[in-house]
Amino acid sequence: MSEVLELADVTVRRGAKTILDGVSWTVSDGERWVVLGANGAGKTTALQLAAARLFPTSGTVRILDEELGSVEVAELRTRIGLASSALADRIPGGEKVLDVVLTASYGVTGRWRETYDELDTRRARDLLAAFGVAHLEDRTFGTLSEGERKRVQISRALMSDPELLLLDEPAAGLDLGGREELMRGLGELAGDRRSPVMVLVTHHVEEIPPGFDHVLLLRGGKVEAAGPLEEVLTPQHLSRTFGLDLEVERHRDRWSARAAAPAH
Ligand SMILES: Nc1ncnc2c1ncn2[C@@H]1O[C@H](COP(=O)(O)OP(=O)(O)OP(=O)(O)O)[C@@H](O)[C@H]1O
Repeated sequence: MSEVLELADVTVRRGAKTILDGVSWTVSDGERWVVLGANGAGKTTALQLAAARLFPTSGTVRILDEELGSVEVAELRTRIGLASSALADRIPGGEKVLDVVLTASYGVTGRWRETYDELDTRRARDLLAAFGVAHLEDRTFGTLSEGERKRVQISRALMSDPELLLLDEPAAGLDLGGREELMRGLGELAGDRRSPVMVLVTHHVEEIPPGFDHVLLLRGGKVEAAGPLEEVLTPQHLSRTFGLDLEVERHRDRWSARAAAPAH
């Protein structure tokens, strides 16, 4: 099994603030990871490193057999699919949904003079269909609901057939129906052996899609625990990660957590 992502003793500092502190984390081929942690734990920063959009202050980051700092990042980024609210904010509201997905093949937002062949158009339509938003292809991105936008963004992130798919809080802001619909779509993607390696950042264990098999727990910029979900997602680890006493339950292929009842 080869390594797709490898962080070795990585530290990220901004001014006096240490955002990630000695983080080591390895993601291998075929794995689906969830990154969990409280607000400010460093999840988005870890994902930015994995997306080749940020360099570590110290330590090494290897992505798809390339080391950050000694590789042309523009080329490396074409092999990585990223969906995040920061990227979504850069999509022009007036852009047609089909174009939002299509332009990903060129790593740009905003359709302008590029030409797309029929194969690209078919692939974009298939991806929108896989996430249940094919009927929206002629709508403009700015008119979509939050849930529809998330699904279009994931279709966009998959358009360039990436080897690594990174999703930053894909269920944030969705209502219950929207969240469950997204969990189903991501679960199908996770269960497909042809899918890329996936890393999904979230605050909530309820947002772990079926088929995800590993978890990285971050607390205050440090790794609290990392490894297979069944071993790592224990009440002890989760309580330490979020700094409160938690109960954790698994129901079939989904998880839930709540504050533990006070002892009498
Ligand atoms: N450029 C910066 N300068 C100073 N501090 C920063 C900078 N970027 C991020 N931080 C801080 O680093 C910490 C980690 O940020 P990060 O966005 O990675 O956390 P997160 O786990 O994704 O948080 P959230 O769940 O709230 O999105 C936060 O306290 C944040 O304020």
